[in-house]
Amino acid sequence: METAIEVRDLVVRRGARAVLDGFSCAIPKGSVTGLLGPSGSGKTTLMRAIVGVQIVASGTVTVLGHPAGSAPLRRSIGYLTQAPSVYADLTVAENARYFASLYRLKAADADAAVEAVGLTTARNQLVSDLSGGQRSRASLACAIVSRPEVLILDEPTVGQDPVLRDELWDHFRRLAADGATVLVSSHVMDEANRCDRLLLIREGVLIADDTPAAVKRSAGTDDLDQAFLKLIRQQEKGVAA
Ligand SMILES: Nc1ncnc2c1ncn2[C@@H]1O[C@H](COP(=O)(O)OP(=O)(O)OP(=O)(O)O)[C@@H](O)[C@H]1O
Repeated sequence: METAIEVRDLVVRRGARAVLDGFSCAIPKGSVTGLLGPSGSGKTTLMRAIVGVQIVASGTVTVLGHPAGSAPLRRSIGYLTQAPSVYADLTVAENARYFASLYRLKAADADAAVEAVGLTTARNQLVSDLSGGQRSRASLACAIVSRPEVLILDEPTVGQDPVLRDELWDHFRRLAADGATVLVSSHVMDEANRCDRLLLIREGVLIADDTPAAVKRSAGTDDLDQAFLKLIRQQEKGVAA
């Protein structure tokens, strides 16, 4: 399968510590890849490196054949950060239309993105009047409006109810089926089961890179939570040995 994102021997230091310590992975094109790991394990840092906004100490990050952050990628990557990045004094529809206009897209494209995130009924509300979960979805609408080839989503379903989470995952799967490469960080294991592949990261080190089924099989359990706990304990033993 063709690789969309290739990370090789990546070292990122934040403060005095190596937050990513010789991290390598290859993310296939047209897939949904889940990035999982405990809080502080380096997920956001890896996503920032892929988007090209993170200073790296060494190693390489290549996206669609170009160095991360380089000019040819500007229109090809959508990035949803954990902090919603929408204008509070504009409505949902105005925000989406503004982002659409940056890509010379039409109002109808913006409206489609608003619908995809389930905000059609709130489309004329100011972002400042939205709930936290709605604000995050408004931000997601702006990240997907240009239909980027690579979509980097940092915990896109936090604060969403189960029905909405399910719909958002259906949407991610549709985007991948249309050829997009979607990298999603999550803490929720039932979401991990919906990914084509999983990257499990702990303290800046990759401890699993496989399909959900293979991760479960290698841990000898049907439960991803249990599988991850097992892998983390195995890694701890390996580090201690
Ligand atoms: N600006 C910063 N300066 C120094 N250290 C930082 C900075 N930002 C993050 N870190 C540290 O880098 C490590 C990895 O952080 P990162 O945000 O990548 O983790 P994460 O896996 O995304 O966590 P979460 O699931 O809580 O969002 C953490 O130990 C964090 O304290």
